[in-house]
Amino acid sequence: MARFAANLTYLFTELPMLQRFAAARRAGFDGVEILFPYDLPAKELIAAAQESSLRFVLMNTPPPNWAGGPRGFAAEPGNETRFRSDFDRALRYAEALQVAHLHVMAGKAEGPKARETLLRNLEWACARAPEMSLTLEPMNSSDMPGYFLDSFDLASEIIDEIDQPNLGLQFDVYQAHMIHGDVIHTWERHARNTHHIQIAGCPGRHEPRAGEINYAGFFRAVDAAGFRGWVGAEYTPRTSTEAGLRWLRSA
Ligand SMILES: O=C(O)C(=O)[C@@H](O)CO
Ligand SMILES: [Mg+2]
Repeated sequence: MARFAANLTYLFTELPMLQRFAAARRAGFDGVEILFPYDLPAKELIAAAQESSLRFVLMNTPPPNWAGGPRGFAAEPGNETRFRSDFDRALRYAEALQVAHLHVMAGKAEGPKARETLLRNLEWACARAPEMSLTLEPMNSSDMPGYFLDSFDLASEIIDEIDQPNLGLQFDVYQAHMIHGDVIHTWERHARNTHHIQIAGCPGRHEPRAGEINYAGFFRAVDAAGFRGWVGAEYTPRTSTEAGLRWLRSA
């Protein structure tokens, strides 16, 4: 049975960040994700997670500008030095928070040089952080035009090529549906590489279990594959966060 984490960048946004932890615990989550926690002191985040007995499950490597901008740059040729210093900063943060997974964002790039750059940066990062689970997440081109990792096959190919136990796939079901359509077959092809799952409904990226994605079938396939990791709820509530949590109570 999977364990659920609330993505606090998307959920409980009715509250200031530090109060979202207690709300997530009250709602029944066991863990939390924050996309880019860098603007908040790690000490305060650690205290908030500890007070609510929540595990920090996931955070992302920083965008080029701490406060925003394109998502990552691990595949951008010419930015290797910056990638390494930013990765070290993200790693210090991730280690302080004791996160389960650090999502390494590829950024916008294309072509063989970008692929080579991503491979070299990931090889370096895997050796630099042997105890940290690093994840790659393909993004659909409607939400993230030009993002280098635009298919699950490409992400798995890169993971297989690097072949390190601390590099795996972040299987976002919404992204899989948007990119490939057939979530269950996509899962069956890539379950062996998956370290972390995220969920949302489609269309609209709202609550899971409504819309086009067959979540009951997906979770049966997840159980059949023996996945024992975390599932992050990464969606925009249709109304309030609380009003949309029926799916969690019946999970
Ligand atoms: O957009 C998604 O899906 C994610 O998981 C984010 O990590 C991208 O920032
Ligand atoms: Mg995601």
